[in-house]
Amino acid sequence: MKTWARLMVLIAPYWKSMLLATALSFLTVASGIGLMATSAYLIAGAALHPPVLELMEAIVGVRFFGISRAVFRYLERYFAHDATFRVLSRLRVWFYTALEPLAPARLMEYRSGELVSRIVADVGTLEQFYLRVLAPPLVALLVLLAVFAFLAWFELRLALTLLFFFLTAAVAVPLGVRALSRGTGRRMVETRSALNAQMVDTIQGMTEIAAFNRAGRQQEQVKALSGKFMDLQGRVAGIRGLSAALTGLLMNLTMWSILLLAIPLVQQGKLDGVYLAMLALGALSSFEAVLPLPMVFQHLEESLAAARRLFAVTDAAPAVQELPGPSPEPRSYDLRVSGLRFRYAPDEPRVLDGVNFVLPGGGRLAIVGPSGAGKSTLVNLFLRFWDYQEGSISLGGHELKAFSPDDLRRYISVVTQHTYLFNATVRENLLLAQPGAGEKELPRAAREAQIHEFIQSLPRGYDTYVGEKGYKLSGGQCQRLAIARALLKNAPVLLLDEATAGLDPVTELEVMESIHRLMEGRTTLVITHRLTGLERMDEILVFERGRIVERGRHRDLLKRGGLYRSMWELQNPV
Ligand SMILES: Nc1ncnc2c1ncn2[C@@H]1O[C@H](COP(=O)(O)OP(=O)(O)OP(=O)(O)O)[C@@H](O)[C@H]1O
Repeated sequence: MKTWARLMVLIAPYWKSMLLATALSFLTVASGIGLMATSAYLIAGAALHPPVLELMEAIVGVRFFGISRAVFRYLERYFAHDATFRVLSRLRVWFYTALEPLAPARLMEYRSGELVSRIVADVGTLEQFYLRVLAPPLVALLVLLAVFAFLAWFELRLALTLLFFFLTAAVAVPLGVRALSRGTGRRMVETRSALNAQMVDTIQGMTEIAAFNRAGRQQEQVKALSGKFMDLQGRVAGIRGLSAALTGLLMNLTMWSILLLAIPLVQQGKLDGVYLAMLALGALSSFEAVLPLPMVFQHLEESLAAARRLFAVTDAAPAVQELPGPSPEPRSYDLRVSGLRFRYAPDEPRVLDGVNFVLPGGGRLAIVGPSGAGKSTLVNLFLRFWDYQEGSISLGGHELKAFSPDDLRRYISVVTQHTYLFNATVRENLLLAQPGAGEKELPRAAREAQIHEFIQSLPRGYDTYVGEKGYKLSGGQCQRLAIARALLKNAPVLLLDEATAGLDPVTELEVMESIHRLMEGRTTLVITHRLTGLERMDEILVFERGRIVERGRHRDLLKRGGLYRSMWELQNPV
């Protein structure tokens, strides 16, 4: 389907409000014409000094149109903006709903600033699709028909004169503007997006930029993009000015032409002179409907460019396919992996190559190995962020692909090295794991994660804000909150991916203690570089280049003298 047609489908639910706003917009312009025409008639009539009673109709007309114009304008703005904001809100929800299944696999292709730009600026750009693209031509057409009929009632030639100038201003000028501004709308949308992405990148990397003394270079990049954006804006402003001048010229030419045609009619006695100003000024004010038209193509181009960018994201197929029907109910929580092979993309090398293991329900399994061996990839597959190409992974006897990702994730808690804490209170961050948790559950989980005392020492306890990404907390405190979250979620399977990485040895030992409490009674898979606390594991798998090269318990692996042993010796020099 064409982009504009898809856009129409998205805004279709609000067609009634839009139609009403369009009708009100027409009535506003019509009242303006009526006001101008009756005023001109009144002044011309009054100049002849008739009895006041004869002018009563015109006086009432001026009052009526003066008031109706204001009322219609208010109502038109009210309904048009109401419809527009509803459309915007619908678009944002639609875009966000479409994004969710794409996370994280498909969204990695975009810079975070780029996505923010799409959801904020591109959706915002679509605000003008109805207001500045769809409504103005419709209103102009209605006004033209009404004024043409009115003038034709006096004299057809007057109506045809209006038709000529009106169409020149409404069709030829916009086409000229389109020719001059072709591609500008698209380039503006793209440049604005690049600028936004660059700004977000700059703000996120502020510390690194300062540390490496690269502020100057970053500023240059932002300046270059801003300059480009300003040039484009300048170009649009120039074209807008030119089109306004041309429309103004055509508007005045219309008035002159009508006067030139009508004056002889008055002289020939075919037209009462009192109507002269009324006809000329009425025709002049009908151009109010033409004024927004020259920029219609520019706004259309911008809207279509923004819509295409949104559709490009939402059209991406999710990395995992959901089977129809309900997800199975696992009878137990053992994880079985057999013949597992996986690559992130068809043209990329295999990251996992023939992996087999069984993690019995309630058991503890550790995966260790050098960087890039494929350990975290396994977590990505367990959570169905990606789907594997060959082999099988099953939970409680059911293939993972049979579960919907949402259902599957209900059975799994994850604690990773990069705990994301929202810029919210401690309480809100904890409730993420179990929104219904009450006043007893939160402190219980926090106590088990050994973070309760610390939270209570904060100025506002559980209602203290943790700052963006929890910047007000230390690494160990963030990890403890992540453990408390996992305790609250109370899922039967636990995935720990480098949960203590980056902590100092003392904090690591303390956090490990909390982790061991978390593991109790849960099927646990631990991924780690650091070979500490692995004596408690039922089995350890040593990964190298996507394969299991050694497996066994801690002691056996040390005795074997292979990769595990050398990793151990590196980390524990004598
Ligand atoms: N989203 C991705 N797209 C493409 N390739 C990826 C992606 N994520 C990881 N890889 C590649 O897959 C391989 C395995 O990465 P993975 O993160 O699983 O290793 P790891 O053993 O967990 O390493 P580390 O211990 O350093 O975290 C690496 O070569 C990495 O470059």
